[in-house]
Amino acid sequence: MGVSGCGKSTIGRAVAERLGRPFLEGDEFHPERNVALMRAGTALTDADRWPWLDILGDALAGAGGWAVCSCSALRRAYRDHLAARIGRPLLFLHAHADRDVLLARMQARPGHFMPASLLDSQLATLEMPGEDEWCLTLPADKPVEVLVARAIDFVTTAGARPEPR
Ligand SMILES: Nc1ncnc2c1ncn2[C@@H]1O[C@H](COP(=O)(O)OP(=O)(O)O)[C@@H](O)[C@H]1O
Ligand SMILES: O=C(O)[C@H](O)[C@@H](O)[C@H](O)[C@H](O)COP(=O)(O)O
Repeated sequence: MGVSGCGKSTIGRAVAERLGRPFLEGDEFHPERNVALMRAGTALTDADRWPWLDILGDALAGAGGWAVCSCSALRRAYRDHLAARIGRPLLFLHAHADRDVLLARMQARPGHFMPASLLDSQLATLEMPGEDEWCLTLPADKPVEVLVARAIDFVTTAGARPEPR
């Protein structure tokens, strides 16, 4: 999870590959209308995101066993909605970095539908995972290899979800 450009697709794909699990790219499940809105520089609303989260949740539920997914999941309600739809607890990896790092990455990513002008709305919508969420926050400005290693360590040693504090 995380805002656009944080590296969730890069990290998620590598984690899935190393652990031999399916990888679902959340962007690919957006209804066409959502992609058109973002391409035009319009931030998505809750109403735009619920159907997407339902489609993505159903795909994850049908993935067979557990799977890795890249999904912005910016608000707590989105994360809870996704878990409820899937009917299983979700373990989150949150890639996060300063705005200037994220902006540079978005600007250096030619051909992607998401314009850098939407970064501020992404950051304004982001609700940091709470202590009661099952989540590892990754410093997204570190090298990909470092982040993937930390993520794999967390995923493979996580065991059962701890009781909320
Ligand atoms: N840790 C990192 N260090 C340097 N560049 C990165 C890192 N993670 C991702 N990138 C690059 O930043 C851009 C955005 O990454 P991406 O995985 O597409 O992010 P997201 O899926 O969150 O939008 C890509 O060009 C990717 O290669
Ligand atoms: O909830 C949202 O507003 C979107 O899911 C958004 O966060 C996502 O970032 C875009 O789909 C762009 O795709 P990238 O995350 O790959 O930039």
